[in-house]
Amino acid sequence: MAKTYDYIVIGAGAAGCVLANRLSADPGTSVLLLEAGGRDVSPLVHIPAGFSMLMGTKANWIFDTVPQKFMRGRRMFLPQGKVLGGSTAVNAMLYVRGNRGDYDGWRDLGNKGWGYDDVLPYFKVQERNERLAGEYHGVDGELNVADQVQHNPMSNAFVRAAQEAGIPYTADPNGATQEGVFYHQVTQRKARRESAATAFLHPVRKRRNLTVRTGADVTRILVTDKRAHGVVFASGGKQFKVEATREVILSAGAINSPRLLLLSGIGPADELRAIGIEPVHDLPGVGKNLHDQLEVYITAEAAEPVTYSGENRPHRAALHALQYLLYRTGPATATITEAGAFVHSSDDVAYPDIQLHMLPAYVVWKDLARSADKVDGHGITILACHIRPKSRGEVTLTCADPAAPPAVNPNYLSHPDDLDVAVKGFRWIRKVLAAEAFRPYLKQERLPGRQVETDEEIRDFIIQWGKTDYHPVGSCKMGVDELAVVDPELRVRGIDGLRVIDSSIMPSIISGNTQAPSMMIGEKGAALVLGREPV
Ligand SMILES: Cc1cc2nc3c(=O)[nH]c(=O)nc-3n(C[C@H](O)[C@H](O)[C@H](O)COP(=O)(O)OP(=O)(O)OC[C@H]3O[C@@H](n4cnc5c(N)ncnc54)[C@H](O)[C@@H]3O)c2cc1C
Repeated sequence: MAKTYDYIVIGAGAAGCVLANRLSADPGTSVLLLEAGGRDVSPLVHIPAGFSMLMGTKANWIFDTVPQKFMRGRRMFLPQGKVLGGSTAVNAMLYVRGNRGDYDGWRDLGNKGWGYDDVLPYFKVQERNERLAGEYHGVDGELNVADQVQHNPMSNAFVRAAQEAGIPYTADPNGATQEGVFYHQVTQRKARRESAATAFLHPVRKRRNLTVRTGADVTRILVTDKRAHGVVFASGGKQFKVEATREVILSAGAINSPRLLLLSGIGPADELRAIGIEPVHDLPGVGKNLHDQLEVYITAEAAEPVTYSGENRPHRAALHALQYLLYRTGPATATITEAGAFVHSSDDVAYPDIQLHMLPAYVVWKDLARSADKVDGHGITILACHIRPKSRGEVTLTCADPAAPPAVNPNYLSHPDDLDVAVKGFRWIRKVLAAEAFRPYLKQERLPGRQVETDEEIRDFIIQWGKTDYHPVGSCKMGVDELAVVDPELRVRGIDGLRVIDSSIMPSIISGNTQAPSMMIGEKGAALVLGREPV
């Protein structure tokens, strides 16, 4: 006999951990949380600087994109967390919410209840901000949001240089004024990573009505007469079947949520038949509308040996580890991205569409490499990310085998406007690098070098070197149109007892990083499941 629960949540990531917590708050409700990855026991998860060493490990789904048609056929590594906490256990910890306009845009597409004023309370209720309070910030939630323990001198120089370049300073890009240069707040608690698991899951693991299974790879959602009633998962070489009396909730992220719907026969019927899957429900939008933010970067050689370059060499790393263990200070507390900025590509855009990330370290990214390459010597890397791309791609299956990797196609730069904005982003980096504040610290631009100057040369460089910002979203979009996968209450259209609640439901990406919005989606999604009044 299959075990039965009220709710089955698939995926213990940003949204799934919040859901498991909220749905099991009532001791009379049973919840099963299934996570394909393992427990979050590695110190690399919890020591902030460890995240860069997790990329190619078993804590990650190792996804590579298909050849990118508009980027000379390049294939790129697109990591996603596979461990308790999901991508929030392997990410850079930046706490960013986006712009009011993003959510109002969702609402204006017909998604009632998703405007900025509707979602702000859900961000706040989760948040325990160590510095900010008031209209935009919560102080009593489970998710600790902190200032970073230290700022590298290069990050300070960047903040000054950006102001000299005409970018105003903003103390809180998640508050009234997103535009400007700022120091990031991060999801950390006492200099340790605060993931969705440490904030929302571990504190309630002892609840008797909450069962958490790791190493449980869900391969199919069971649907009978258009109602989802259970799932099949593989664990330790065996197959298990579990039933849900109320709902199955899919929170497997922007690649795996559509993948699992497709494997379960929910998706474009013709495409499913073509690979030998009998359609259960024809839903043409599943996997479509995948999009991601592409970024371009410039590296420059430092005049002073003050950056984090080379600090991971064994003898230096040992020193930093000791400092961290004794005092919880030093480079081991760093997320590598300490400062950033939101700017406009032109006066015609209503709110910032470019995000700058300042890395006080010399790095380059090779397409299929499982980590960034450290370059010898000291230097910095500044990235410009186009945060509201118009390019759209898709996640599809190549065959009916659940073990086969999906075909992931973000289709970067397929919309011509995206390359134009990327060029403007590149020019913003150059402008900041040229500012007086950087003069004592920098020798010369290294990549691409000053010979790349015209728009055409910059375009060429972007096509050759552009990289993901690790924010795939949108592949099970919420909406009221034909290609919507879920309705504004996150119910899969046409199937009872099944919702998708994670980053894949974003109809369009928010202007910034995506973990805080994904946790907010988990929070609001839980309220919708429980039929609660808006916060
Ligand atoms: C390297 C990296 C750096 C990033 N940096 C930042 C940052 O600094 N700031 C920021 O805001 N955002 C960042 N992000 C993005 C952010 O972490 C994600 O957008 C967010 O976590 C998405 O939440 P989610 O709930 O949709 O999915 P996830 O958090 O990815 O969770 C999905 C979970 O589902 C599980 N799962 C998938 N398939 C199955 C299955 N079949 N069976 C069982 N379980 C399954 C996965 O293993 C995973 O645990 C980063 C992401 C990455 C990868």
